[in-house]
Amino acid sequence: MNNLIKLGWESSNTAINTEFIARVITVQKNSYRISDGEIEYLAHLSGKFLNDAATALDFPAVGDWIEVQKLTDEQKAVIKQVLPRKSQFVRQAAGLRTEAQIVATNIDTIFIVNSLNHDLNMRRIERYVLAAYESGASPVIVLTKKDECSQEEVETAIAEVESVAIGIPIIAVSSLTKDGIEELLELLPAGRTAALLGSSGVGKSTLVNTLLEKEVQDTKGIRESDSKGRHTTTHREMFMLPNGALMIDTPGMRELQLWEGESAIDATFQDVEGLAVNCRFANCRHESEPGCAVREALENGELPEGRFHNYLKLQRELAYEKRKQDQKAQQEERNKWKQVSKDLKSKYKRRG
Ligand SMILES: Nc1nc2c(ncn2[C@@H]2O[C@H](COP(=O)(O)OP(=O)(O)OP(=O)(O)O)[C@@H](O)[C@H]2O)c(=O)[nH]1
Ligand SMILES: [Zn+2]
Repeated sequence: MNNLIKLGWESSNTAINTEFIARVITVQKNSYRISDGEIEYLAHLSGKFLNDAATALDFPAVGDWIEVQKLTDEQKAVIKQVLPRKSQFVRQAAGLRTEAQIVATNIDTIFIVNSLNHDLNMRRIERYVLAAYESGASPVIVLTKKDECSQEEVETAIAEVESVAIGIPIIAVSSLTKDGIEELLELLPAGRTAALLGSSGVGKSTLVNTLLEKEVQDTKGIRESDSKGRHTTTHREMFMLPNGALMIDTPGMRELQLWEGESAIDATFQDVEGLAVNCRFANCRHESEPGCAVREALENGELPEGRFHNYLKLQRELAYEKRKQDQKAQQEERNKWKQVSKDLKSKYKRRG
């Protein structure tokens, strides 16, 4: 029981026998690394579980509490069920637009990480805040690289962020000077589970390393031997900070990036989307189409011009981001074919 509390367990439900409870630390291909706070196990899903699971959402994810049967040999376990989640990050799998995936679960606090020195984008912060709320976690806004800004710049930035993130803690930090780190840790007591959201380059890895109090730490590559004595690289996707708080840092969480915005756009601009439903044409661009409900609302003042402007801007941003990703996918596809034709060519050369 005490071991589980260390891992963040906080259920007071005495009907649950905690002897059979563990938490998912890492999701591997067909197995899971789980911990009961004392021992780590390699776990597999029970046959019944596999049989009953209907969608990807039913499968265990990093952060999940699970009911297990511990096997006596080799620190192995069988996962029987996933306990109800208190929060969950869902994303649509790339390419398969209908298949939702769970990125991480049971996160208490989500740190929305932004860099003070460039690219402090209020719309993006709004979207991340929404993503956090959608998941069920509480957001905290972290402004990094404080050392690169004057006190005045920091204050201006905080005031600006405050206007879009009402009632949400905002902390400016520097991983370089450790300024603000203690303040951040106060929001992260032992047993609390946190995760980071933020664009590439804002300083998430550096912040994690600072919180881990390690000078240089590659959190992505912990080497260990598997059962056959080979060295495998497994990445702990959930780990404990020196103060006893738990940090989730998964590739999935990192890839969430801007994409979470797509579902959030509906939530953020429910008013605009709500109006657009009444446009005569389903693909209305709200420019000069007849029967445009959005234009009508703009004209009679129901929808403020500035808000519509932000909506269009966000849509353009998302479209740009999507084009970028599509181009990348196309390039990868081309490279694959290039390789295939190269292989074929060399094969025929050898024959000829
Ligand atoms: N001056 C200053 N630079 C920082 C600070 N934190 C991070 N950096 C620098 O910012 C750059 C990006 O930092 P990372 O920690 O790799 O950023 P990230 O968010 O993990 O990026 P991804 O791994 O791409 O998601 C690195 O060159 C860091 O040295 C800081 O507090 N102050
Ligand atoms: Zn319209």
